[in-house]
Amino acid sequence: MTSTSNNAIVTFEHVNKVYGNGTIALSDFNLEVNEGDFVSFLGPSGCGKSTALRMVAGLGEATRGEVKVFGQSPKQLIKESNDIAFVFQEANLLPWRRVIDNVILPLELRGMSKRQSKEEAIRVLEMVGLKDYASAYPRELSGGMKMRVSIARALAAKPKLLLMDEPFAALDEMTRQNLQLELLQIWEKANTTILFVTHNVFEAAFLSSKIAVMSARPGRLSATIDVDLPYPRTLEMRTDRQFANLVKFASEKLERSSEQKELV
Ligand SMILES: Nc1ncnc2c1ncn2[C@@H]1O[C@H](COP(=O)(O)OP(=O)(O)OP(=O)(O)O)[C@@H](O)[C@H]1O
Repeated sequence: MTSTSNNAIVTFEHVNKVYGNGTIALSDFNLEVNEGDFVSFLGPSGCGKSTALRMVAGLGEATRGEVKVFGQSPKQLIKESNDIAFVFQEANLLPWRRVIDNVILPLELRGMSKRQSKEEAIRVLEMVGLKDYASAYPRELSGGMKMRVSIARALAAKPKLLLMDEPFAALDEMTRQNLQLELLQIWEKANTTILFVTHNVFEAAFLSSKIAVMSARPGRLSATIDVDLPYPRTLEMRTDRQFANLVKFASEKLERSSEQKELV
């Protein structure tokens, strides 16, 4: 039995995931995420990062072992509460609805009154710097702005846990860097815990308080790195020696975990 710390809000205990076609996506995967953490899953393509994240959202169950969120099964939790929100690589906005109506939609579906859901939508659009675009249609927005709407929509229900699966992968480098900074500001303001999937070492190092390095498939946790760069993080930090050392350290862990797989 694995002992969990008091404020662990997500736990993976000896999790195995075998898909119907026999693909072993995760093997004896163990991890604890504490309240307020910004944890990145960092690993090579196909190592099971999305599989692990989706399980936290109740999308797919462990073949063996257990995933718990706030001490409960994610499937149960997602039915009963708004504590978990998911942001995908694509913004997935409804093109025929204005920005504000895209953000309002999940609130309305949960039965919130029109007036209150509008207030909430404006609050989160302000948080992501898009209040002035509330009446615009998605086609009038850039890729980065669409992603900010998607983040706002996820934050509208004040989730305690925000799950993000490579949300910036499709964006150009400048937009990606700006959104990384904005996301950190939002994380602080929204007082939430973030689980973030990436295969980009720089992104993981810049954003995270903790990096979970995964081995090549079947994904195992090969290392956890506590990132001791202070918050708030700034773009200038990316040129610091401390940041360079961290990226080097994480890259080496990543390489080593891939080599270990090849030796198996
Ligand atoms: N529904 C599914 N059925 C069968 N195999 C699947 C399914 N979903 C994922 N896989 C396989 O499981 C493994 C892990 O996939 P997953 O998407 O979790 O990896 P990932 O680390 O997120 O990859 P990437 O970085 O490329 O997005 C891969 O080999 C993938 O092909």
